[in-house]
Amino acid sequence: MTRIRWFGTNWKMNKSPQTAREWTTAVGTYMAEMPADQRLFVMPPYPLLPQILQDTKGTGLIVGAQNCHWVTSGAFTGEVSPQLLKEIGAHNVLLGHAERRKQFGETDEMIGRKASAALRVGLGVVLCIGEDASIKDDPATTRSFLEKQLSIALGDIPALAPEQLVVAYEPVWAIGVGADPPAVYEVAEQLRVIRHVVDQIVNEHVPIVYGGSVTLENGPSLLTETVADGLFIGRHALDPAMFIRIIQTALGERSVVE
Ligand SMILES: O=C[C@H](O)COP(=O)(O)O
Repeated sequence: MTRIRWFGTNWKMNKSPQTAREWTTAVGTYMAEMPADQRLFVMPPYPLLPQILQDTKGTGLIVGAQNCHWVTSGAFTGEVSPQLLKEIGAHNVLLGHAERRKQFGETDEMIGRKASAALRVGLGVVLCIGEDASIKDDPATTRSFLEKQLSIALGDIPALAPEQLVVAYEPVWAIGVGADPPAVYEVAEQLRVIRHVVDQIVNEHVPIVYGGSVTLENGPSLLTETVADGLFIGRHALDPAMFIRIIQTALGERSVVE
């Protein structure tokens, strides 16, 4: 069976309609020649979703939101329902990102409700999990922490369609400017643990991607020396040329030095 490779990016609170269009144009050109065993996804800020869905129609780019509520409609000022995302044509939604957990107080239980609601309306879900620096050097604690995040988030999900769920392992200590760049040996074991736990919870094959300070330099080893099915890239994928270079280099189609 062909192994599908996943490459995604979360734009966070970045980009304008203009720079978003430059990005989708460049990535669309790459995707026109892209092998069928690759999946690319992008999570722009909400207001850019309609434009990007329109501009990338037919390219195969998976376009998703960065968050959603678990309720279909109602008095939830500032929130967006999974139903509305589905109706405007979004393909998936990012849930449980470390920044949502830390800055906006999202709990495992909330993320579980969101995952259940999003999957039930037919959206794909990219579920983020990851430990913070305080436990990273304690393998047993990290293992049970990741198991708990997964079991709560996936505790009430419906039967999955193929490729409907992706798990993103994003250790909190490795995310963003100033973070410790991850060493492969530090994340390889956790990725194995996550693979094992996810396989116990979910019948369908669920791709697992690694995210957190992925660069041109560490992308190849993070992809090929771990059980990761792909890479989830933040700031280094805001430049579309770099996003494509990271993908091609990780797949061995280009070298780091050119
Ligand atoms: O959602 C993406 C991750 O938070 C990774 O961000 P980063 O590559 O800038 O560390």
